[in-house]
Amino acid sequence: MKEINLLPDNLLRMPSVSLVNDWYVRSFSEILEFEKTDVTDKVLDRFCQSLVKIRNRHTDVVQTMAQGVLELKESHKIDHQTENSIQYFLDRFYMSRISIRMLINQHTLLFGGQLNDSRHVGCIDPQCDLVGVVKDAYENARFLCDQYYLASPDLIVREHNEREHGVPIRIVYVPSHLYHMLFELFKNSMRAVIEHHGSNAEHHPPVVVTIVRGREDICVKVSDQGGGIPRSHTDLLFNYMFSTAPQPPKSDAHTAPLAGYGYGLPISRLYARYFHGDLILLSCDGYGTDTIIYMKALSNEANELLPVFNKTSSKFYRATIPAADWSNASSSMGIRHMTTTSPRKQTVMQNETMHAQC
Ligand SMILES: Nc1ncnc2c1ncn2[C@@H]1O[C@H](COP(=O)(O)OP(=O)(O)OP(=O)(O)O)[C@@H](O)[C@H]1O
Repeated sequence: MKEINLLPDNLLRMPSVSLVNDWYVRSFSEILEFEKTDVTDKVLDRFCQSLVKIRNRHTDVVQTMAQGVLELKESHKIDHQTENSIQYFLDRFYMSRISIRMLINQHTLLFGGQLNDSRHVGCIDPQCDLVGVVKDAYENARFLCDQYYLASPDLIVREHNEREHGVPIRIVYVPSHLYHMLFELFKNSMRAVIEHHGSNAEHHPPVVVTIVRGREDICVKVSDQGGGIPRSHTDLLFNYMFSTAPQPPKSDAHTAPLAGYGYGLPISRLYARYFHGDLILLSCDGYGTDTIIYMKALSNEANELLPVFNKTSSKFYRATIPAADWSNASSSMGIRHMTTTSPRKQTVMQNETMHAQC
């Protein structure tokens, strides 16, 4: 909440941003109420109910914040400094949201009497079946893809367990986080494949997923032959608001517009980084794209990564961007965000993007 106040003034004044701010103020004061009360069973019950209420209140934070940034872009010219601050802030803000929601979910699952699967510890699965999550995410993305394009690429899954050959790979993980990342990647790959080959094509090359367990890392690589991404775009892929999908319609009533914000990759990367993993993308323009999700193979290395609010972080919002000290600025500097190059609609395909699984 302190960091929200460091955002550029004109962004803070946007209606959607102040709405998000109000939600945090309200939720924080509701939680503080419990500091003054004695801990009894009744109070603990009420605490659980409050958490559920707060979780529901904050369901649309990502879309609403995105809407706020859109409002700013439409009403003001945004310089590099502001854009950098927004990118920096959103990474930290959404990461802390992932963490808070994880805590709320753990608490309500463990103490709210909703748990029905004994293997899970709250939302953590100590034996997470990676192939199962891959197939689940693929099926749901394929459903959306079929609805849109009346076609979808097949899936091939390969598994390589370097530690125990032939044994299915299982890890301690939050399946909903992995599902979120894979669902985003499948939607991107499917859209690329169908757009590149045409929905009427006789054959669409399959999306190939390779799951590998090494000594340190577990990698899930999603490979497509969707025509790839030009190198001039690659610097922008993890920028919030960078999308080649049509801009979502503007909503007056602060209801969340469906999707197409360009949040799929940056938020998925946060999910990966949250447990000290990562998400990277490699592309061959004209051919296809490989996206790799890295996860820590050893659960004791996979503790949560959180933004810290301190002097360094506050300084970032006031830092000036140094002047270029190389001859030509990168060609990507000239590319605008929210470019619309595709006439095909993908709103439904992206429909579930913003609803963070946890
Ligand atoms: N596998 C891929 N092949 C080709 N282009 C891709 C691929 N993955 C991502 N992209 C490009 O990167 C852009 C940003 O992707 P991202 O998932 O962040 O947002 P989006 O899919 O456009 O919107 P949403 O917020 O709904 O996910 C896409 O619009 C697309 O141009």
